[in-house]
Amino acid sequence: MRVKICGITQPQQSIAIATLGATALGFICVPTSPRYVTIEQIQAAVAQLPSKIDRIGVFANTSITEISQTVLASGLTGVQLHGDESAEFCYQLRQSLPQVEIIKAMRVRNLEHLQTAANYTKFVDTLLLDAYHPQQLGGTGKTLDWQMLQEFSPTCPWFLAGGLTPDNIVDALSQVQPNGIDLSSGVELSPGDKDLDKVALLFQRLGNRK
Ligand SMILES: O=C(O)c1ccccc1NCC(=O)[C@H](O)[C@H](O)COP(=O)(O)O
Repeated sequence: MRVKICGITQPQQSIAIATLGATALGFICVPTSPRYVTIEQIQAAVAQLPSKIDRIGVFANTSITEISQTVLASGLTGVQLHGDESAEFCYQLRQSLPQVEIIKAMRVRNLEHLQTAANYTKFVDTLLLDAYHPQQLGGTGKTLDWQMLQEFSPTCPWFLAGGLTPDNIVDALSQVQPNGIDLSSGVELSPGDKDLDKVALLFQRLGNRK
């Protein structure tokens, strides 16, 4: 299973988290986020990473030109679209960045909203389901209704996100079977400062699901 730890801001933490078992690291390229990092900070954080670790830039309602410039300058291997991007936008981004993984995040409000995920599966590599929050785009610590997701079975791989922690991960994975999980505030001391003890505990609790 893929494990993405999102909202990395410090180079030494990126190495430590990869060593503990993360398969992907996420970098927040949304200027209003307390976890925002510049291209230079991403470059520093990925410089020593093994090539097998995915480096995902998280964007929200950013232009294709700006996303492409950031990806090329910072060596990102994937882009996570966390705003209100349309399926058409995902298709256009794919034309600009054919080698880059495109992850469309859905901030799920209800079952009907979940059904719109099907509109994206032809144009993206991966979906990510996150909790809806009226004021914040992500990193909210809010959980989804996992029971509602039990029937969710898109035609592309998907990540479960939203309020996951070392304490609830086993319960979450007993109810849903995503291809990957994504955690941010549940393994943090403060926004952007990861708690390496909590990350270690996460991998311990994941056991052989890793
Ligand atoms: O984390 C942020 O600050 C953020 C800001 C703007 C857009 C997206 C953002 N995070 C996206 C993520 O992938 C988080 O990991 C995801 O929302 C889960 O966060 P959490 O509930 O804290 O585990």
